[in-house]
Amino acid sequence: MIDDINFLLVGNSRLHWAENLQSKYKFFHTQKNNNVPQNINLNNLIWASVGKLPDLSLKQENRISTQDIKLKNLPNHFGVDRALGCLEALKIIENPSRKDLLVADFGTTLSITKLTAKGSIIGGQITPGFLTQLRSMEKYTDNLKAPKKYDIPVQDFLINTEDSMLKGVSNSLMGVINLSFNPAKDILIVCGGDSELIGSLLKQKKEEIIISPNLVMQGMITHFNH
Ligand SMILES: Nc1ncnc2c1ncn2[C@@H]1O[C@H](COP(=O)(O)OP(=O)(O)OP(=O)(O)O)[C@@H](O)[C@H]1O
Ligand SMILES: CC(C)(CO)[C@@H](O)C(=O)NCCC(=O)O
Repeated sequence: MIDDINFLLVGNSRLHWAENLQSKYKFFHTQKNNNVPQNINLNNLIWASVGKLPDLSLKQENRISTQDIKLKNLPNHFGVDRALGCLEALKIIENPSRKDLLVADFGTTLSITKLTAKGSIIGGQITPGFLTQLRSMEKYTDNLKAPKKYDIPVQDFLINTEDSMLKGVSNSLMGVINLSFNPAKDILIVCGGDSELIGSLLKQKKEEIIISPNLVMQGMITHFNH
């Protein structure tokens, strides 16, 4: 492992960082218009991107692209975040019964990517993420405003408008997972900005779920070190 190498993933909404601190990594997130965080040297910053690039001098030779990731049947047009999440899931998940892996990345979008235990990509699904759904309802209606607090109601049917939106959106995300995830055949691993919020709700119904918010960043480190 090379000690002063740090990592950046440019997402669609935010920047995701892994800072190397004495061979351990600190993971944190910044907004796209923030300054480069202290202690991050752009010269040896390894980076990947699925979103609009921020105004930083990132070195082309330090970029990781989908084409660089060693997975079978990986289409070149797949986002590098999906490829890295799959790479890391293969590495960290104990899978003695050779189930398929389902990687669900709860970010600006929810991307689901399914792969075999041998690391061959099967395919996936893409749907609007938690905040994207809330904000699009605000954008395309007259009466709805995206809530500022994200307490998901326990009850199924709500009177309050914001509660109704929160329940509808969380149910829509859980519904996509529940329709695609068969615990007898698959192992589900969830990551991304909303993985703890939605993952904890999913876990109440199906226990065998792995919540790993920084899976994609860990995949970058794994890729770089091999
Ligand atoms: N401090 C925060 N700022 C913004 N979003 C946050 C924050 N904490 C959690 N989130 C959640 O993160 C989600 C966005 O996820 P994330 O930041 O992983 O997306 P992204 O990596 O930029 O997008 P994508 O992976 O789809 O390119 C939002 O739906 C939001 O609810
Ligand atoms: C699906 C997203 C937006 C998820 O971040 C990203 O992986 C991406 O831009 N992908 C390109 C298209 C694809 O993966 O099929």
